[in-house]
Amino acid sequence: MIQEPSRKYRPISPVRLEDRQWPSKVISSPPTWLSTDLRDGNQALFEPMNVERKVRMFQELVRIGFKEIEVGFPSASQIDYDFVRRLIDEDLVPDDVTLMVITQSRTDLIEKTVDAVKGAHSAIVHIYNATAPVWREVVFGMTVPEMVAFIDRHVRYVKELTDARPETRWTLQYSPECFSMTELDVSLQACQAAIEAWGTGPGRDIIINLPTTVENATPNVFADQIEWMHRHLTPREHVILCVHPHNDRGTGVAAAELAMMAGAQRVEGCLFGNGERSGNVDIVTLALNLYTQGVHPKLDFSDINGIARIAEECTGLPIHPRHPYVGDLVFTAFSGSHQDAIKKGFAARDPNGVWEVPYLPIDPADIGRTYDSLIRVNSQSGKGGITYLLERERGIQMPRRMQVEFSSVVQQHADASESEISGQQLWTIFSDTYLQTQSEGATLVYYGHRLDDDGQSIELDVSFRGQHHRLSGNGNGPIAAVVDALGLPIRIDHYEERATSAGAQAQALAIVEAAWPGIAGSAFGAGISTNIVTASVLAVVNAINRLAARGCPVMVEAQDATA
Ligand SMILES: CC(=O)SCCNC(=O)CCNC(=O)[C@H](O)C(C)(C)COP(=O)(O)OP(=O)(O)OC[C@H]1O[C@@H](n2cnc3c(N)ncnc32)[C@H](O)[C@@H]1OP(=O)(O)O
Ligand SMILES: CC(C)C(=O)C(=O)O
Repeated sequence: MIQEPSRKYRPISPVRLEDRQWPSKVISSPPTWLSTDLRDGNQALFEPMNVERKVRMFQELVRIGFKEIEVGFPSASQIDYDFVRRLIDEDLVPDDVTLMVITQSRTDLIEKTVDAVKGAHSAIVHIYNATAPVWREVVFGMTVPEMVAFIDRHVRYVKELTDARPETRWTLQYSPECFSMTELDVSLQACQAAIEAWGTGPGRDIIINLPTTVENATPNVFADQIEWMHRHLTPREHVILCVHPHNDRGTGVAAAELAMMAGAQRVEGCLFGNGERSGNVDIVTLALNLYTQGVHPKLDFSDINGIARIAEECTGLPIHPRHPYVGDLVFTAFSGSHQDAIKKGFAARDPNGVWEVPYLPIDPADIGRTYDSLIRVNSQSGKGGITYLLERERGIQMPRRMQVEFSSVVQQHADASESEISGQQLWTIFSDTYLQTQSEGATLVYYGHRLDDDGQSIELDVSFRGQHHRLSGNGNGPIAAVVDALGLPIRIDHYEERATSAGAQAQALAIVEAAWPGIAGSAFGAGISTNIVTASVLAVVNAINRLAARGCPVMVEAQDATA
């Protein structure tokens, strides 16, 4: 990079529009959408689509709900020509869908283009020429009046050819290519030339399409340009004002949104932002942005993953994992505070109410995504996400202090592995920590018990250091009886038990917090069994083993009845 970029790059001149109206406008209805996946998107691929892939993409675009689809540049490519003919000859175009075909403003190309859509019930012929100073001077060698005459001549030629085929309902689309780099009065002259040559008026609309062929300014500048054109084009009521934003500065979506506020009625773009260089504007993002404002975009993205896979297959280009709405990671929270807020948001949510789950701008279910991968665990995760996953996948609910303790165990694993912890790994860590406890050389192993009918006297079979022990104890309940049987000076600070699943074979999860006053603080242990008492005994034994791992003596030998 150079030290003084101002020597090399010029800033854009702002538009003089002191009374601009667009900043206070709100988009309350969707624009007419035009998909250019099969034209601008296709011309930007390593390997442009063949006819089969184009048909597949076309059918998907129709299914999504596009009513206007730019299907190709038939005068430039035989594949495009054959594809358009196949759509028409095989009657693949629904009655409410209009094909658009593009051509440069050259008579030979216009002829072939109009010919390509012969027999279509309706068609848009799209012609363009670049209007910006560098193109006028360097590419075409034309003055502005010469350019205006050039547009007039070619639009009249389209009119002549299309008038001769009244079986098709024709619309003209004219684009001053590089509009955002063109002086506004020159753009206006170019567009008015097309409007007049087409005979625009009642029953004969024209589409004026204003592109940021190369995005070159902040979106507010584009919005000013659009509002200026919106005010000056005439007869405005017969002009469908359209925008065609590219994304060179990464602000294609913003440019399109502000342009709609400034008067654009139609937007051209591609699925997931495919297209030349940094892409055309992403129609999916635009549409779902509208949806999250409560405005139905009239495009159906309820199966966004399915659409993404078809787009990837047809274009050969992968979608970035962080691409808005569709990326594999956009409904995933790794960081602890986000996980915590999302978990609480889901718990507090009224399924019939307004969507207010923190950090999630849209309900993933509305676009066919599930909550499965919503919360994932890595070294940045806190107890919120960890407990959410364990609860969702295993029905495990932990008391708060145990959540805090367990999250630090998980953090150690995540730090050590330097990778994400899967749901299965999380369960293994939980199981190793609380259910299958071991303390080196001194693990108490539970074998069975017999509880008296009154639930207050127990006989307990355990082994310790390879020796079997039958212990007996009493208490005001099974837990107290077990503690008594073991003969240990422990205190049970917390006990809870709940089913981890429903039905007759439901498993009970018991959680115990046992403290060994003066030696080791407290430790949690858990037990799972279809029998509630067994689960509780296991929980006590596991808590004791965790205390033993911290150095507490496990004194079963003292109580040994039958060794
Ligand atoms: C911004 C966009 O995305 S616009 C769409 C761009 N897409 C494409 O260009 C893909 C399809 N195009 C093509 O395959 C070719 O350009 C073809 C087949 C249409 C024409 O090919 P060629 O006849 O070889 O012309 P070539 O591509 O070199 O174009 C250059 C000529 O077209 C002229 N030209 C360029 N754009 C236009 C236009 N919009 N209207 C009229 N003439 C134009 C140039 O001035 C140049 O003329 P010159 O030869 O008299 O100097
Ligand atoms: C032909 C025009 C609309 C175009 O594709 C562009 O300017 O990007």
